[in-house]
Amino acid sequence: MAVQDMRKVKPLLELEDVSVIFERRQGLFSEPTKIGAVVDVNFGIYPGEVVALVGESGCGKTTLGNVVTGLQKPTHGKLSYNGVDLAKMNKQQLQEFRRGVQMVQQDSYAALNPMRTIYQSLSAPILQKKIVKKKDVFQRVCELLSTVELNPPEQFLYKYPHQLSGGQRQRVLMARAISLNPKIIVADEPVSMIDVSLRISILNLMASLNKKMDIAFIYITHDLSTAKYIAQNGRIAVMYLGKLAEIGNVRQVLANPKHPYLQALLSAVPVPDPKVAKGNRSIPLKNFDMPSPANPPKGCRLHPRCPYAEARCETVEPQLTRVDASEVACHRASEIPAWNLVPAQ
Ligand SMILES: Nc1ncnc2c1ncn2[C@@H]1O[C@H](COP(=O)(O)OP(=O)(O)OP(=O)(O)O)[C@@H](O)[C@H]1O
Repeated sequence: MAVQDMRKVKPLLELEDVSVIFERRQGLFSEPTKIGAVVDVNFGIYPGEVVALVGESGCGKTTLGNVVTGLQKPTHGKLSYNGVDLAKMNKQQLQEFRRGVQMVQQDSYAALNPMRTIYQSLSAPILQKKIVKKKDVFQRVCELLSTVELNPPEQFLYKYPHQLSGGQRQRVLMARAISLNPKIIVADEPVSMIDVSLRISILNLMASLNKKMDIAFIYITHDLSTAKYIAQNGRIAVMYLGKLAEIGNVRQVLANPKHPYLQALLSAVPVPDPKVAKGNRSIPLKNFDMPSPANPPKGCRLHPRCPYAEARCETVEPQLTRVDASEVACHRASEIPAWNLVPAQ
């Protein structure tokens, strides 16, 4: 769905001022350290769209994904599905939410019960949620395996997870996620543990499920190239230290990144063509280490690393504001030079 069309549609799922603060104790009697894994995030997911959620390790992507699936309760803020606040849902609405929002994990081996065959793993949720009549479950499981391109299904039904390759197990996880006819799938680094040669086929499978079944995807990754590939017509949301730094249409944002952090991430991506690489301006962050979310910098969280930081960045926290095609949390977003200054020859 194009970004301009989305403004006319209500989000399927919405996060309003959502924060997740973990408490970690060093010793039994020590004061707990508060870790702001997700801080004041506002974000909506529209029917059938693809959003790539990107950022460095530890920036809060998985925690945000867990909030969306209901696995992690926000410490503050509100999560609504179909316009209803999750905290106020009745039993039936809660069941609808649990069916409607599914997750595909990074580690397919850990996500599947090693003692169960693929048929047992896929039939259990269908039986439990009474998706089809008992006599049709076998047929449904075969259809699911075909949909995720595990053909012929009979070859996979009675295998155990360890008898499948990483890519095949990831397809089984996709089959399990779609078995309940979800509206949203959160895929957390689904290709990072499988062979590079197989990654593209799993990304293509997700793209085809998005198109054919109109399932919205939140694709969590630290890899900008796969984010660009999967969210071709969708949005990208860039996280930094628990907060959204920039969000917008993936093509427009990556062609004209506004936030210095995204510019730095992009300039760190190796470019095989020297002509193209020459055209990209390098944005050196002042240091490589992300500060601890237990003690985030005041003002703009990037300011100690940002080459454009000025006095107000040290004290005033920037809010997401529209600048051209993106929403950007940077005081200087409209002033700093474009990332791709020199046109490639
Ligand atoms: N259960 C928890 N208890 C305490 N701290 C946690 C917990 N889960 C996550 N954190 C902390 O919250 C921050 C965000 O973690 P999260 O896993 O969401 O980041 P991420 O961007 O998904 O990282 P990665 O890509 O490495 O998985 C990290 O500092 C992490 O150590």
